[in-house]
Amino acid sequence: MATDPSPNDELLKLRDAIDAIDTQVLQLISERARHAHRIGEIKQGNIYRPEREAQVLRRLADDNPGPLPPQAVKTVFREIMSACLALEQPLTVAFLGPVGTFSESAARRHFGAAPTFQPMATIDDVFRAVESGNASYGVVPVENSTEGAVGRTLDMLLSTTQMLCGEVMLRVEQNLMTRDTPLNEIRCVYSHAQSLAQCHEWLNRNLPGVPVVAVASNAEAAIRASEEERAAAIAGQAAADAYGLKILAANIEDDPANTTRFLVLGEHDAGPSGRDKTSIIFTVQNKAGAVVSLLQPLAEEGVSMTKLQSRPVRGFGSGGWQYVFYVDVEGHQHDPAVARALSRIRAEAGSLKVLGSYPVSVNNS
Ligand SMILES: O=C(O)C(=O)C[C@]1(C(=O)O)C=C[C@@H](O)C=C1
Repeated sequence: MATDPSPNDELLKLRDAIDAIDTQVLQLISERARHAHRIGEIKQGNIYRPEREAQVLRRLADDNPGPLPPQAVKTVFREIMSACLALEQPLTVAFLGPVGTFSESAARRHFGAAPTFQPMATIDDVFRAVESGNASYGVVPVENSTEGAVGRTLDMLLSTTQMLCGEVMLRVEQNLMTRDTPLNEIRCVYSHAQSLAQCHEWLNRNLPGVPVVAVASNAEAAIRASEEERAAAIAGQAAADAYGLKILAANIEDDPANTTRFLVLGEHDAGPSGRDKTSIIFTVQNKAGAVVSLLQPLAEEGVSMTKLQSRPVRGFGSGGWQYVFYVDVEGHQHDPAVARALSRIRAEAGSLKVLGSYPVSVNNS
């Protein structure tokens, strides 16, 4: 009497099919890697091409037939490109450390796993590492959707000789973690000041009266919580993994859309990818209407502004304030409308520095 194939038979057949597919995928990836290696030999100028990488990831996410979600497709191809790029040129990427910070997560999200990642003690050190050539690229936080600008990064952008070649938007999920201390026995909470602020309401509700201590980074907070009894840290999953902590409460940020934007620094900016941003800095005389008149060319040329931030120029506090403006616009500096707007601003501003054009964060595009 004929019997239906058992579920086990089906499983074995499917695994055989997967094995055959994996062999084909590996052959194709190897062929792709050989092409990338050859491109590296014939390419003039920079090996790392952020605009090309953004185009590849966007196209594949658009063409994705499913069932994998677009983010998963991007993650897989990000790693394939990361490994291909490493064949052409091994990269070193500096980030605001120590190991386990959100800056490290942003750097790995952007460059994949292949580079050597170098934790730096401060934002200044990340800039210095790239400027001195000790690192090929650097990743620094620049703004958070809850807490606003990262002042030190803005200050360093004023004087750096490097350019911006990318941005990374990272959903920042904060977690309360301890060695093994339960919530009601926690006597102290460590975290970076920005993270403490992002979890202010949760802390008031769940740990009222427990002292909070701001430290240099979330990862340092995790190190302390791993060394001190009855101490907790607020940090990302990567810090819990790096320092062997247990997550007691996940996603404790007050704003469920809490996002940090990071910038990628390097010797060069990026070519046009089709969806780009350009970052500029300019100074303005402190007189009525000066800012409005400087921004007028953007409106007249139809260029959208995605960010406008002002900061007092150091040393001008007492004798009359002077301001420096940080502006991001949609488009590449080689787009005709952006180029026209920039040259009109340059003609009028006290000074104008173009930090660079780069692809809009691929996670958002
Ligand atoms: O197209 C190139 O220029 C390549 O070097 C290939 C490749 C890729 O793997 O697709 C690798 C590295 C570059 O950053 C961009 C793309």
